[in-house]
Amino acid sequence: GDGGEEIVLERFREYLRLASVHPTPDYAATTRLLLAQASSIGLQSRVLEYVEGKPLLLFTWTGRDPHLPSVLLNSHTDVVPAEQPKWVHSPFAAHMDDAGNIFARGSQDMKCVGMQYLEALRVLKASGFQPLRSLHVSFVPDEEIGGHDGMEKFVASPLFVELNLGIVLDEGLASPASHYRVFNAERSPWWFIIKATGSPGHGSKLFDNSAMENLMISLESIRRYRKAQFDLVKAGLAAEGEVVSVNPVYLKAGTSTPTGFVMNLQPSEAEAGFDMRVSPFTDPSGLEDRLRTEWAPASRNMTYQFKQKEPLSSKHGLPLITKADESNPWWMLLQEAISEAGGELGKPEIFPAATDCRYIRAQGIPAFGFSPMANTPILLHDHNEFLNKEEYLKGIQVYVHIIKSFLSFDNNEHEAVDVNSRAEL
Ligand code: MET
Ligand SMILES: [Zn+2]
Ligand SMILES: [Zn+2]
Repeated sequence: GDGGEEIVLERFREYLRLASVHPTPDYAATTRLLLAQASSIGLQSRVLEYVEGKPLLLFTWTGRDPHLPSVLLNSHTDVVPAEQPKWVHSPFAAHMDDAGNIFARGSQDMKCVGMQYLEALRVLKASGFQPLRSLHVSFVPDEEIGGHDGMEKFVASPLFVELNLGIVLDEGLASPASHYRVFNAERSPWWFIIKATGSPGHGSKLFDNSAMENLMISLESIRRYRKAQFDLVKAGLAAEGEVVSVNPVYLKAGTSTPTGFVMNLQPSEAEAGFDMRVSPFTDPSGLEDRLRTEWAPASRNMTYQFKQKEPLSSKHGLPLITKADESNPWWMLLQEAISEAGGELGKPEIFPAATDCRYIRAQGIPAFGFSPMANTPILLHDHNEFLNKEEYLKGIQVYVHIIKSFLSFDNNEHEAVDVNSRAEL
């Protein structure tokens, strides 16, 4: 029947085979597949196109009391590129090996989660379950390139406010251990470029203030800071999400010709790009001061520019940390549901990278990052990304429990509280 294991896995693998990969994700294909699934499950569907060619799908299951704050399950449809020759199995073939490992770009990040939401809803619909609250499921574009034409536009729309969300679930990370991981905050991406200029000169000449020397001084300083942060993690004094990471991602300098770089010429310009991630416990103005005065000081003919920089606090000025204690009923329900499904949940953590949750939390709405993948190596953005079929199927049951619990939650005391003040964190 519809719920047969093979068919369930085939639906996942079909989604994995779609090349919704940057820089030109095939969103027409993901839209076709997802709309067909939503209709077969019996969900209402809307295609929102805030930017042409970048569809955001919103599926809805209306509850008995649509005035109660609703639940949103979010996933992104895009995936990062894969270096095909370095994979054992082609990244868009969704090959399943004898051990039941399904190889594909997006198998962990995060086509698994999107499809698990839908499979769980298929199960619940078929069981005759009647939700009290309304449920929305969003499939958003462009998360991997910042979400500016996806989730960012969605949260800024009047429709988003109308949804009256009480709780949002989005992606987490795989866990090599037997427990699932859960995230109630994340680091903020600050991507920056530093540029140095200086007099050019003969390759043999020793002189002060060349562009290269100015850049190298910054690289040394950034490396020392990076090491100090990393040492805290290595010593067990801080978790990965609690420190600042700053990693060089490109270097650009030199005078290039068709036959290679000119070797006896010191260039007049040099630049470097960094992926920095700022923990919610970091003082942002102190960090920017460091960038301005130590890493790109005007006194060394340097400038800096952000490619991506986001505030660390919500529009209410609250830190972007969703409460994960008894004061947040959704947290209690989440823990309970996962344990009822036979899973184990770790302590709440700060997500080391970024997800679309940051846009949700910035609206003062509580959100958890959670991808039900235990006993699984962390392979997002890596070669040979895979997920085992048993973990995938278990994850569907986990969502069945979570969705059932969230959609049945009836707490009058909390209904009196306004969504934003509850949010927080
Ligand atoms: N999820 C991706 C990352 O963390 C893209 C986020 S856009 C800042 O790198
Ligand atoms: Zn992701
Ligand atoms: Zn990703």
